[in-house]
Amino acid sequence: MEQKLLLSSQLSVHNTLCEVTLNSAALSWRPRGDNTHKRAAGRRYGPLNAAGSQYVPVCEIISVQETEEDCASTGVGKWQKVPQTPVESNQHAFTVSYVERTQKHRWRCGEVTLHCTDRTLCLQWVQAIREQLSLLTIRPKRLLVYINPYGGKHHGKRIYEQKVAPIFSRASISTDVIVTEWANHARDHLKTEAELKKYDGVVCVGGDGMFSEIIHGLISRTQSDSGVDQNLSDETLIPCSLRIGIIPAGSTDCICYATVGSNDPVTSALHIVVGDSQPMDVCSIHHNNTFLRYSVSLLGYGFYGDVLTDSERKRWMGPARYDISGVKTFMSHRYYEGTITFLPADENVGTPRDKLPCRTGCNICSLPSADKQGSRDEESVSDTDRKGVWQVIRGKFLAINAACMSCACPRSPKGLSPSAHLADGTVDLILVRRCSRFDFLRHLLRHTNKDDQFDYPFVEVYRVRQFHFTPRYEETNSELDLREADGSGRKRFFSRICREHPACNCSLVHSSWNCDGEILPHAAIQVRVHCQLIKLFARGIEEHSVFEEPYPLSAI
Ligand SMILES: CCCCCCCCCCCCC/C=C/[C@@H](O)[C@H](COP(=O)(O)O)NC(=O)CCCCC
Ligand SMILES: Nc1ncnc2c1ncn2[C@@H]1O[C@H](COP(=O)(O)OP(=O)(O)O)[C@@H](O)[C@H]1O
Ligand SMILES: [Ca+2]
Repeated sequence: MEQKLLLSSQLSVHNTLCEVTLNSAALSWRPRGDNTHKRAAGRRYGPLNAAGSQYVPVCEIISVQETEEDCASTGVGKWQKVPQTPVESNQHAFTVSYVERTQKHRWRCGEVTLHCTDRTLCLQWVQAIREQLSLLTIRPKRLLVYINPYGGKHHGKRIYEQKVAPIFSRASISTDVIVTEWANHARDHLKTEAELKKYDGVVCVGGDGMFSEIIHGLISRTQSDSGVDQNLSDETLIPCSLRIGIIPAGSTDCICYATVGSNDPVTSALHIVVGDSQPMDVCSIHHNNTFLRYSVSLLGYGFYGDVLTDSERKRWMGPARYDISGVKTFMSHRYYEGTITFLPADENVGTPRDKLPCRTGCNICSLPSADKQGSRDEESVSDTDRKGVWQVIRGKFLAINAACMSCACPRSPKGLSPSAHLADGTVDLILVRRCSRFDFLRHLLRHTNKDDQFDYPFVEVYRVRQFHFTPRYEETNSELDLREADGSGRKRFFSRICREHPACNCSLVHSSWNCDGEILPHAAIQVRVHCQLIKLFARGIEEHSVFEEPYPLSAI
């Protein structure tokens, strides 16, 4: 569709006189009299549109500023005096900052300076572009930022101050910043104190554990404000209205990586600035109608639970703790016996063995909820129709993993479940049955390359909407329930080697759940997916490569 022209002038870009136009979709420029459709002014700033002009989509403009006299911009963040050329001898100019795509889904802040013959024209351009930006009401203006100073390599504060705050200020976003002083500081502040009405979003600087604090605070606050009791496992939860931004500064940063495509703080800051919105599923975890936790990425019992438990004792090592604990846990080769019951997802949402990953604008995540959840009543399904009927699996497992999203991260670029969806209302249940150490190693190594980690007889994978897990000792013999009351009246669990078979590593030992990087000491749990309960300042992973046009050319 042809866009209405808002402003058009002859301005100089990088020493070349250009026809510059602004419409509601894009700012574009091309050298005067250039009909080659190929050559554009100076260096290439962005892609070429159908008319052969360089352009920046309005929705990817970060800001526009009148350029200081005698100064011209020559690169991101570097302002220096440059020699005068005839065409730029008049120093009235404005600089447009915009999103520039680089490799591996990373975004940068690009800049282009346009020189005008007089100041009135310059101000007219600045005003026209600002007016267009002001129409982008999805962009946040005021954010509440929580920084975990102890996440990852303890660089959270520095990352925010040096890389993120300057971008927010350039985009005229105001912020209230809280550097957390203790674990769960951010969660409790959001739950009870924060004046959420003042903000357009919440940003966390840290890893998956910090993100987990934020969602616990926001979801609990939203439910209590609406009178919803999150202890009731079949309650319909109210979606959170505020979007959440993640500035990665943790050890794994899987939630950021799987929703943006990289763990780069500048990229995340730019997704926040342009006001992206990515809905996301959340799993609620209960034990006997008591709410335990929420999870959005990995919920892992056995291998990943044991890695986490061991790694918490090595926190001083930073992110390397996971590698050491990973090897140690792998060597221990413990397996766990129990029963998993699950409610399979409708076939409309595909299967974990699909080869189509969830990407920006994913068709499966965009299905109406009724199509995702199946239109049939569970009761009315015949026994032969397995859909909508709870299934039961018993066995001895090295790992029981539930991935609500791909869980892609730098250690595993395609993730634990490469085709899992961010917002389809399902979780991929991956059961790794007892097998030899060698086979388990082959399965684990496939998380790091392109081979299919599910293509083994000891691995089963199901796309489900709910599941329950009960360890064998809780099912069969209450004496083997290793709970003890601690001083606070809560239950505590202890791992213990089977007394009858001290050397066998057998099924009476129990593990803990790794819940988005936090230890959940209960073994028996009930899990249910809440479709699109939260929203992130993200857009999912973009399909196109850096050199492809991100927008349909006809729209520019
Ligand atoms: C012996 C060879 C092992 C090779 C294993 C490679 C598989 C890696 C898959 C990683 C999936 C990670 C899923 C994400 C989990 C995070 O939520 C959690 C906490 O993150 P953060 O708060 O940022 O620290 N991270 C982990 O549980 C680390 C798991 C590492 C396992 C080696
Ligand atoms: N100020 C603080 N002091 C100690 N722990 C904190 C603080 N703020 C947050 N935490 C906790 O730190 C843990 C790890 O945080 P996270 O940001 O995920 O880093 P990492 O990825 O290194 O695990 C989380 O459990 C979080 O609740
Ligand atoms: Ca999902």
